[in-house]
Amino acid sequence: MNTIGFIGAGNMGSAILRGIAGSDMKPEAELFAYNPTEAKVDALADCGVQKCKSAAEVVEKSRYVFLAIKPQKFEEVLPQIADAVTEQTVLVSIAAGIGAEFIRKLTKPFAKVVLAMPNTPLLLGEGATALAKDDSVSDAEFAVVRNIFGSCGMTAVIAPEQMKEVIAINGSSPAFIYLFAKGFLDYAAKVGLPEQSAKELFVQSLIGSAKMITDSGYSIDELIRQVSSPGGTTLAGLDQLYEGKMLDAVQNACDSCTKRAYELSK
Ligand SMILES: NC(=O)C1=CN([C@@H]2O[C@H](COP(=O)(O)OP(=O)(O)OC[C@H]3O[C@@H](n4cnc5c(N)ncnc54)[C@H](OP(=O)(O)O)[C@@H]3O)[C@@H](O)[C@H]2O)C=CC1
Ligand SMILES: O=C(O)[C@@H]1CCC=N1
Repeated sequence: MNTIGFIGAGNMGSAILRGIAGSDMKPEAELFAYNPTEAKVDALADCGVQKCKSAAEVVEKSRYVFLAIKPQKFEEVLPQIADAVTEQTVLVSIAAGIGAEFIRKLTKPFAKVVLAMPNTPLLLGEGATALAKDDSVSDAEFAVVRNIFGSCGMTAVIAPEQMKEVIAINGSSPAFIYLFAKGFLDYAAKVGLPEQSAKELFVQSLIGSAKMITDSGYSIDELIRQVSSPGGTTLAGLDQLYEGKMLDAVQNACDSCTKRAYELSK
């Protein structure tokens, strides 16, 4: 039985907890959580989450401890758990910008740390999590953490020094994609298409396009060409997107995301 604790049960902490609870991993896991607003942990009772009275209690009861608090909270919370951290504890940080050395500085010099960057679709078992292995953790411990995230989506292992850059790609990108979707649905409403049908058609187009990228074997440029009939509607629309510098806007969004991660980094 793995003991898995959460310090913070906000958007991401509760998404991971719900993801674990809905996965094959649940029978093998005992789940704990502490959150100042207790109602957030109470809301997870149906997932079998046991409520703790403090962050330190989570660490005392759990081998794998997820730090699911805002980066700005680390300086306040880590000293509260330092005494409870042992050679067995594996601290899993999902916070943007926070590094392993900073976590050790505020807990124990020997603390085992895994850095992870998940995303909210984990809630539905469709997450994408980037993970970096620190020398402090064994292969077996890292495999357990990877399994936890893998139970609710795909995982990819990357270098620790790329954990800030990856945030734009999978951590924040769902918000960028939702905004893109909003643009299409706003247009459907403007021209009077039935809301539900438009939503279903667009969302299936998103899913189908994603599958074409992963499974068709064609490059993205080729896939764009296949949709773009000469003199047709797609090229007319693409002209507007190029004129509106959509690709520059995406690059700028990703650059700003990374820049903010460096600002938050310790
Ligand atoms: N949201 C996302 O899509 C993603 C977020 N992340 C990372 O996840 C982390 C959490 O983000 P997110 O879940 O969105 O933020 P939320 O604000 O939703 O959650 C943070 C939680 O931390 C709790 N908290 C505050 N102080 C303490 C404390 N002293 N001890 C324990 N818990 C505390 C808050 O409780 P209360 O409300 O009671 O103050 C809140 O529920 C961040 O570091 C972020 O970078 C990573 C990937 C994706
Ligand atoms: O916005 C944030 O800072 C967090 C990290 C990635 C997604 N949400």
